[in-house]
Amino acid sequence: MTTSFAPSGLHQATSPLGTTAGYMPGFGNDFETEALPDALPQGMNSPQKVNYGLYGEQLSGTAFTAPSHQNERTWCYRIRPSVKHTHRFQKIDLPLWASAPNVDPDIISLGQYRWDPIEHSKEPRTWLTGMRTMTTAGDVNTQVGMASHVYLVTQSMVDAYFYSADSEMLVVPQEGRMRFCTELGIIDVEPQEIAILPRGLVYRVEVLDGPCRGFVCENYGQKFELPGRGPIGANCMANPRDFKTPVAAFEDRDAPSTVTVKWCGQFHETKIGHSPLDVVAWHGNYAPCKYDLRTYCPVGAILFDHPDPSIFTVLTAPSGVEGTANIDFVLFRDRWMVAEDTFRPPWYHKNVMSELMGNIFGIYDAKPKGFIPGGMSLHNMMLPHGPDKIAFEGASNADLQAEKLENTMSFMFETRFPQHLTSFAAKDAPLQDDYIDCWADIEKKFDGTPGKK
Ligand SMILES: O=C(O)Cc1cc(O)ccc1O
Ligand SMILES: [Fe+2]
Repeated sequence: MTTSFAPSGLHQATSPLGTTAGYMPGFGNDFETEALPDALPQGMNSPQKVNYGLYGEQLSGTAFTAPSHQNERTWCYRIRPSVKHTHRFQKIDLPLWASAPNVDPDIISLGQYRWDPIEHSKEPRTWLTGMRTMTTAGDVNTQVGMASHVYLVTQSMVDAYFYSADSEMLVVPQEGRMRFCTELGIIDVEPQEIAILPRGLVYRVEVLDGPCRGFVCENYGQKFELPGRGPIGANCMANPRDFKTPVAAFEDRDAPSTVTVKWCGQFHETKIGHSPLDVVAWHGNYAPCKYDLRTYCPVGAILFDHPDPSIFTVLTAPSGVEGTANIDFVLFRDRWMVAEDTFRPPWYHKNVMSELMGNIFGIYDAKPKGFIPGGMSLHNMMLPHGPDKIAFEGASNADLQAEKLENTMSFMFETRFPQHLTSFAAKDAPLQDDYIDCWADIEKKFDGTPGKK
């Protein structure tokens, strides 16, 4: 039997009242959803026989014994168990998708780097062939660290599916609209939204409106979670209800297909005779989601000084050292600047964490020129950086009225580990050779006499 996937609404669970069609609200909630009535067993996980002849299968996102507040798993009721592949795995090469450790002694990562947006090529590219790794950190085998990528996608995956056993993927679109058809439902994303695809989840990526370009943070470590707000209290920053998890959607389609798996930094492919997106019903708390960055409620200084950018943390992935993240995902969005007698842009800085930034749109206040939409920068561990000469002079002499930073959205993947440039980032991507010149003309103002200069 061939049936179509959910764009038509066919075989998709109905969305709960008051939510965007197709999504359920909440971060890490215990969800339940079924695309056919009574497909989901109630009161138990493993009945002797599941309705509709479905197979029960658990997807464990954490160790069985992880503490209850971190424990994540989902029960899937599917047309065939995932183990039913028709062939063994065969290694394939995706050389531009690199994993840590990826340290080339001939490439210098010690420095401040900035790239222009990477252009699309005429050659059609999918989510797999269009992934370009810029930096890697940590070690994929020991499940610590991360990689940052740019994707350049112009072609939908057809009868082709993918999952990463290595990582959770945080997707930050910058251009174009994409659909993630996943085992657990459908997620559509566009710029100013993000998607989170958990480790082990099978999906295919379709282009809704191309070309598509964006950034990916591949998290080898513990999952992203919401940061504790501390004294800020129970509201603001990213609110749990603004994360949206798709309702169940399945396809019952027999067609020769491939499943590509990323596993310990290598890619393997297997053939399969049907769509693996055949989960008719599921329940659990291990699921993909999307989040609209425009719902992020920034909190800031309302009298003086520039707080640490951790106040703009959307999500944090712990490293095991308390307060020192494997990855922080930080958002610099439009907001009011009101601080009195204050140098308002980011201060000059040397950081034990390494900071990879991307521009989604507009102008970033510390770099009015050169850090452009689609572009990236890297200020690696313990390397000084900060406002360029233009930003410094502008902000030190500005008339300090309340000012709205508008037309701006940039982000940072900040990790406790040094980030190593790939050969692609160092040699093929549009690296700005003159980036550090943006600080070259900063002048000595000190002349031994007191007073502000
Ligand atoms: O532009 C950067 O480098 C990111 C950054 C932003 C900020 O508001 C304070 C410190 C910082 O490193
Ligand atoms: Fe910084």
